[in-house]
Amino acid sequence: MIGGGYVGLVSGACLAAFGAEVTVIEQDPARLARLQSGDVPIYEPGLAALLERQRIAGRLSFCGHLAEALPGREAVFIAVGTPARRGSGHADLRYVSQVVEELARCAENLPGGRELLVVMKSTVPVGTGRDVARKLAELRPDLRFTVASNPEFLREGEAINDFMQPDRVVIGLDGQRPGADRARAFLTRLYCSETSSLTPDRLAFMGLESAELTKYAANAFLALKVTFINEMADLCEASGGVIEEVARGMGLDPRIGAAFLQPGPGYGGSCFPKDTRALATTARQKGTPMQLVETTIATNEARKRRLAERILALAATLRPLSSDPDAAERPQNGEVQIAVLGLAFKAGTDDMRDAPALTILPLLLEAGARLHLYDPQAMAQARTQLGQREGLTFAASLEDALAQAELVVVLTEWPLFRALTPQTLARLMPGRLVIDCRNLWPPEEMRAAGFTYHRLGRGLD
Ligand SMILES: NC(=O)c1ccc[n+]([C@@H]2O[C@H](COP(=O)([O-])OP(=O)(O)OC[C@H]3O[C@@H](n4cnc5c(N)ncnc54)[C@H](O)[C@@H]3O)[C@@H](O)[C@H]2O)c1
Ligand SMILES: O=c1ccn([C@@H]2O[C@H](COP(=O)(O)OP(=O)(O)O[C@H]3O[C@H](CO)[C@@H](O)[C@H](O)[C@H]3O)[C@@H](O)[C@H]2O)c(=O)[nH]1
Repeated sequence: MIGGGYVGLVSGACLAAFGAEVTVIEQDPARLARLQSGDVPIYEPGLAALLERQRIAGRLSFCGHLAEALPGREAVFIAVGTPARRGSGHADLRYVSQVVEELARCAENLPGGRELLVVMKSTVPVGTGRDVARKLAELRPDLRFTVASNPEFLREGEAINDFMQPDRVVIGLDGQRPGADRARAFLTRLYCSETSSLTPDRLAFMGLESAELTKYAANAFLALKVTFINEMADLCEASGGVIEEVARGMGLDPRIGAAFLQPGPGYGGSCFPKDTRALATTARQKGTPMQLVETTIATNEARKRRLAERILALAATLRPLSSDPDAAERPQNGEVQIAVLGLAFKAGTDDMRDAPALTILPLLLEAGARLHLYDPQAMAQARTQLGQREGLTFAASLEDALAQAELVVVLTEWPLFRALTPQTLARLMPGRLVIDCRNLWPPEEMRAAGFTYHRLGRGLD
């Protein structure tokens, strides 16, 4: 398993639990050292225990060099990052290319005329599997290998369950290539082992290109669904509807489904933003632009900026912010103190990649607000991404974040926040103004506790 990140670690540990002997190759020395010492460099519920169990069982190890781990292995999974290229929507395939070159340097032919199976788990643009096969054949004409596409659909925060009990495992193969049948049999054995609860009917075999496109199609469709419900939430606010009621009414139709109908501050994370951009870029390149996907991307970006404006407008009802040209003429009592609950792009993860907080918070700071940030898992990543800035405090605890708060902004739906009762919230903060971008608390209870409570998709009643 090449890459010891969110996908590589979870896939490696789960395939080991399915009975495979797995070595995770990680090139970052600091990350590798942590993994080898039994430490887990990312937050993912249940992962530390699973990695430990598989290590003790002798099925999982960590290594820095492919050449050391490869001899005797039947398959290589590529789970390296494919971020967006700087300044463009294209997927950056530099890590994938690097892996192909490493493979060409150190792969050996398997005994018995069998092909080495090269499985792409990373999310890569359509055509990449075929390019990888072409490149490897060019560099190593003697090597017998088959390339498969096996995109991963796990969600952060639910990753182990998603991997072990997936709705489907998509596997793309080039049926024309020698070894395609053997690859199909190998992957079926791997996923549907005695210790796995998966059965072969969960495996969706298809062509290489279809598998690569399926991954982007699924993410773009889900991003579109979230964006749709966010726009419906805005319309509810403007017209007297309640978004939870509308979402329930829609979701009861099995053709629509109830999942992914929670309004929020805009989708974020390591996948939806970059994958929608990559899909839109591919579609344009191929001469079949996807207007829906492009509009989804633009709508989601605009949402984060509009939310920042909304928060600032609320803050300005307390006191003018220093960026307000009239501020100098009005009595001042210091800058508005805002507690921000949640920084990660969603609950259950420490991942800050493309989190809405990264767009919203700098806009609040620019306007002169004082921010007290708290997230149960993402503080370290948030510090790295946001840096030290005037007006920004990384609070040591939820209580510290709330201690001076005149206004609370909820950005992430952590259970810790949901578990706060409105009475406790009222005790912990001096202010009585809340804007909740995850709709955590019952409006009646918030009102009863004395709050002016703004949430998404429901007018202030
Ligand atoms: N994060 C998710 O929830 C998720 C879910 C499904 C699919 N994906 C896709 O899976 C891929 C990996 O995502 P991730 O979130 O795990 O990325 P990540 O950045 O967390 O991890 C990638 C790891 O690969 C390592 N690496 C890079 N090149 C290497 C090399 N040549 N040899 C050894 N190690 C190398 C990096 O040091 C890093 O630790 C991406 O294509 C992503 O789009 C991610
Ligand atoms: O009803 C919803 C559902 C999600 N979101 C937001 O949408 C984003 C993505 O959420 P989620 O899909 O749960 O997170 P990821 O871990 O990024 O998982 C997505 O991206 C992965 C990487 O490609 C895929 O493997 C998964 O199938 C896909 O769900 C987050 O910002 C969520 O807050 C909402 O606002 N409302």
